[in-house]
Amino acid sequence: MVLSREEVREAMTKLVGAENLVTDEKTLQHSSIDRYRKYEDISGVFTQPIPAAIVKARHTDDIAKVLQFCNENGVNCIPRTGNSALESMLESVKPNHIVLDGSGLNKVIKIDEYNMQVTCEAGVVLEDIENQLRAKGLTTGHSPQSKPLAQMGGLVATRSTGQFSTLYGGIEDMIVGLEAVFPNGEVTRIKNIPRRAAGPDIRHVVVGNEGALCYITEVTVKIFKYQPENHRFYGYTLDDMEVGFEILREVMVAGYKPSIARLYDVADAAGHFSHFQKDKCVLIFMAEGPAGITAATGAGIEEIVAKYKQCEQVESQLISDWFDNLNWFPEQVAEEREEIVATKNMGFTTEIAANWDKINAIYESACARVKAEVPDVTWVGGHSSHSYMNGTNLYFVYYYDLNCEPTEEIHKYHNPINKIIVEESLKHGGTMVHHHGVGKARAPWIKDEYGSSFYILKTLKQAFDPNNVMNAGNIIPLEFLD
Ligand SMILES: Cc1cc2nc3c(=O)[nH]c(=O)nc-3n(C[C@H](O)[C@H](O)[C@H](O)COP(=O)(O)OP(=O)(O)OC[C@H]3O[C@@H](n4cnc5c(N)ncnc54)[C@H](O)[C@@H]3O)c2cc1C
Repeated sequence: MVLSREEVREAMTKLVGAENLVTDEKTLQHSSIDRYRKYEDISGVFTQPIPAAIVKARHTDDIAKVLQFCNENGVNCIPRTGNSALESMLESVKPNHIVLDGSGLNKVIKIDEYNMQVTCEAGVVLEDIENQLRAKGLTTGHSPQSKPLAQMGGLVATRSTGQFSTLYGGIEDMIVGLEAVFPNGEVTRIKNIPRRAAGPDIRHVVVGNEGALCYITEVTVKIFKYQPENHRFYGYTLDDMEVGFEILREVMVAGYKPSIARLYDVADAAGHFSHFQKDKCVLIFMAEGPAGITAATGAGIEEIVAKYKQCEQVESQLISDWFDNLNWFPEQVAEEREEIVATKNMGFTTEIAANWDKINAIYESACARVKAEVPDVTWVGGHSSHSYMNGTNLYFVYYYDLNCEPTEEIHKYHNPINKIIVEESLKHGGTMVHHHGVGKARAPWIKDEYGSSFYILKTLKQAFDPNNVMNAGNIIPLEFLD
């Protein structure tokens, strides 16, 4: 039996106190979705189940009590910290759910400069801890564009990656240890050590769980020396993406580790670099670290790029200025909303990854299909922003005119485009998700994504969340658990 909204609220009041419950209808409506449905949000139309309450956690104990109640009473719980999700992760597929908000768990517990690690509660905003570290000449090395919005719990829960990932890796490479609470109320801690070979790496049960297995309450990540005086930026224009991918590959295979390695196609570059792009693709690198390493990395990149005559170097200051203004603060989110209302045109992104020998084919086929199959698309393009020894990601960007009711936007434009990109990546052997997470939007393809290893994923879900109360439908649709 599903508990009524009143019963859920009553129970939560008993567990955490009325002062930690939000029940005003407007806030609840906005908390029924994330940015996947930003047009519905902007239009004030809400089609998804509205939470019974937002529950503000103040301690790990609150989380344990609330999860245990949800587990015993079949109440769907949506964990939330920074609220910057993009992939329908904060929607509920079941009614009368709660949003369990950890943004009040915002203490930096310890900056350990000797062991080079920092421990934070889940609700610490990345920008805040990064600013504290930089003041001490340190950095997490993690810099997603949502750095001013996203919080440590959400960053780990989504397996996020940042703009310097080519050097520092994704959050999964930074995580040292953590604390997480499971739906039966079990509080678990994975200790902070440099490495261990005592069985499977259980951190990876938690990292990327998207709130579908457990609630992360505390995170310890590595820290690094911050040496901006050694930063070097390199920018080039070039004619085509295929050559750009080849250059990226050569830089990676040669063993260089630039912190940034990015390749923009003509359409995407026009939005970022109109002041120098001249209808061309744009290739960008940044080197950082100790002076000797940055000099060697820069020299290596210049040597490789020089072999490609179509590449024309641009002033490095242009790249460093552009980079300084790339992150999204709440003001940028507000500006975007105004622009959508004014222009009736809206943009979204879908990020995938594949091996070097497949990436250009995915880029070409997905762009061609989006242009041919979806109406009102004003442009589609993208960039590669995270490279590895064996391949790279592609961040598709697409804009369309909104010739529909707010409730139709998802079905007419966003989902069909997403579907094309997912299909093309999977068809070529790539992954359908590089860093934003699966959410509910990409969950229908999860069996294709995992193949025979879906068995492992499904077993984890059934073992840790047998009543499916942790963000039900996220990553694995309900019908795949039957
Ligand atoms: C403008 C913009 C730019 C972005 N740029 C990047 C980027 O460069 N790189 C990148 O990786 N992502 C990016 N994102 C996506 C988003 O910021 C990340 O997914 C981020 O990691 C989400 O963190 P959050 O704290 O906002 O999580 P939320 O939005 O609160 O939640 C995200 C997911 O994690 C779960 N969750 C949240 N907290 C917890 C917890 N404590 N325990 C368990 N589960 C939890 C939720 O249930 C949900 O499924 C961007 C988003 C925006 C809006």
